[in-house]
Amino acid sequence: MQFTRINDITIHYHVIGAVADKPVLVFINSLGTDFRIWRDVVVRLADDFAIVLYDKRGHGLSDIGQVPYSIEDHATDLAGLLDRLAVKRTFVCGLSVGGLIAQSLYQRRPDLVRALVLSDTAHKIGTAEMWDARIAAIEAGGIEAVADGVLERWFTPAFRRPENLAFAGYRNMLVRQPTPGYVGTCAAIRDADYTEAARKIAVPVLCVVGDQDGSTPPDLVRSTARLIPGARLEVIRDAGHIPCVEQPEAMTRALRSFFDYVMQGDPPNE
Ligand SMILES: O=C(O)CC1=CCC(=O)O1
Repeated sequence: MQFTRINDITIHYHVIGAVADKPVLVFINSLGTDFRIWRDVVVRLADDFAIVLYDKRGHGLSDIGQVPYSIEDHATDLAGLLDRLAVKRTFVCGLSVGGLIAQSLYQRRPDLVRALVLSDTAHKIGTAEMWDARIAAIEAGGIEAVADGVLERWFTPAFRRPENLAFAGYRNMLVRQPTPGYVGTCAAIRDADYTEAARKIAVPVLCVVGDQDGSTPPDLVRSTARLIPGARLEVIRDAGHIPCVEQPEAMTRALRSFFDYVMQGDPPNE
């Protein structure tokens, strides 16, 4: 297990492979999850990429710190982690709020970003009213109070079968996140709008979305892809909001084909 101190926060992270020897790929997880969600994709890519995983502040084994947060707080943590690891220019794959963090990282530190994968995310997610209602519900009843609704948007009915142990496990992951970290990140999402920033992205971008994503539905992700010059869009079949969990094979295929396309037109990482 690896821990480091960034911006007065202890960050839990994991590096697979040598960042000096292979193209580097960093994954940023979504609201209410930790970096274990990437496992089934990571095992498929680990021969070809050095992979950086981490728990954003307020999630997993990382510290909570001061709440509420901004997306920029999360992006500054990630920039600090990449600097600490001497990663210069990386493929960045962010899921949901992780995609907002990826967009913020690009805005603040474009030198760190070789290409972006924006999975089940948007230039803006939800409305202030929606996030304030979720925060109020959690303050009254904990994450448990919103968990069933969240899980319906995360996963397809096929995955939500009661006998599916993975479904039970991911429910545990959601309800066991620290409440202040979860609520603090809801506030960060509420306050984030990358509409103008999206129009200025000048690195290759792949937008990915599950065809049954109930949180950032395909039409929203499609409209984000249209804002970003040259962005590609890939719809993953039979997946909800977290295709890396529900359809890791298809997600890996989408990532590989995009990375191959980027690397063909791009000199190797220094
Ligand atoms: O929790 C949800 O509804 C889905 C989600 C929105 C932002 C994020 O990271 O997850």
